[in-house]
Amino acid sequence: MSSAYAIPPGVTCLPDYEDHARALLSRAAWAYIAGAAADGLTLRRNRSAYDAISLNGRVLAAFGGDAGTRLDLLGTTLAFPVLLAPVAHHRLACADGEIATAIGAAAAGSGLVVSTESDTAIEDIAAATAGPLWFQLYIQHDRAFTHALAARAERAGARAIVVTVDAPVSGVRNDEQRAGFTPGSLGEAVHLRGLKPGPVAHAPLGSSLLFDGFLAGAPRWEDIARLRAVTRLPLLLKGIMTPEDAERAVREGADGIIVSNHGGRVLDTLPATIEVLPGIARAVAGRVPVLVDGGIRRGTDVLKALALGATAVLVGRPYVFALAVAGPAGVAHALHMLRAEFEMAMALTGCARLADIGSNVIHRGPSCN
Ligand SMILES: Cc1cc2nc3c(=O)[nH]c(=O)nc-3n(C[C@H](O)[C@H](O)[C@H](O)COP(=O)(O)O)c2cc1C
Ligand SMILES: CC(C)CC(=O)C(=O)O
Repeated sequence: MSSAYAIPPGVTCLPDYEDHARALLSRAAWAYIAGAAADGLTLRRNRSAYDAISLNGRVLAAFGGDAGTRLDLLGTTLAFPVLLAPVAHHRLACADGEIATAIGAAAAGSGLVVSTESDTAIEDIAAATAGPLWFQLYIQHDRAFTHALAARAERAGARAIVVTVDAPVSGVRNDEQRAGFTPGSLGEAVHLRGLKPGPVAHAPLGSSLLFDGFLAGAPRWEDIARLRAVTRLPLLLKGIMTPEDAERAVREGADGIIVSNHGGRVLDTLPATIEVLPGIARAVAGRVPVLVDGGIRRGTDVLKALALGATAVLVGRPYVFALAVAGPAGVAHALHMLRAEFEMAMALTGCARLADIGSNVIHRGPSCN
């Protein structure tokens, strides 16, 4: 682990890390990490939708003995309701990769969802930190391999399995194409070592890119019940964007739902996650926790997500930028700033406990119609 990590002066909030990271990363790495699908409409909408929500400031509330932000979530204790979203290939941002990230997350009392496509094996990350790890699973064309990978994550100490269901194909990645970034330039996905190559999307002129066999082995609902039987860990589905799919997820045995549009990286023109969260939370009606990601950059965003039905949130790009700039120190610092902002937002809306954060903190004036 390098000892040269330093937080640059003047970094006061998560967006400040983005500016510093842009100056450090290659054009291709920047396009992969910061980029989005097609025209980036969903990426921008994830943010603008938070900005369009106003809060009700409340005064003179009491903050007694049990005030705080601690959360017990599916057997994982978090100092505050924020997890690091699964992001592939942390070595693109920092030579110490996922180990640096996990150390930073643990220092801040948060947890890391390790990607199927990480550069570091879950066993090695677990050996380097006592902080909570969840494992994100991409269902592979080889289902026996997939089930073995889930079992491997459980043995390594992962406390939950997050099955990402919104990306049977990776989307129209024009930012990456323009920057000359190719998936081949990512390092080896160590968890997929030994997996026999599957079908590739292939489109000679006049033929179909996806419908001549590529999607035949794509994940489907039956896979969720099978996975449910393979692991004792809590199983969450990531990438749910409608109440109908949320309802089905609960019926198939999901222990949690992550409302996500993959940070606008897969299907452009999806709505913002914060726009669909209330309807999904209503459909789920407290049967399982509902988490959300996409566009969360400020403590007020965390508060808004909880007010609109989330139990916890995940952040993606911001911690990768902090990792690129200052390694584990950057990740811990970014999380610490987000927690401080969240606590201020709670205090100034009169919420002493997470349970106090309800829809009454959202200002329903004419501007929010
Ligand atoms: C560079 C990058 C790689 C990602 N890799 C994965 C992945 O391997 N698995 C996954 O489920 N989601 C992946 N995501 C999506 C994130 O988990 C998350 O949904 C998204 O980043 C949230 O939006 P935000 O970046 O605006 O916070 C990735 C996102 C980025 C930016
Ligand atoms: C390696 C990719 C499939 C990871 C991913 O989910 C993404 O880049 O958004």
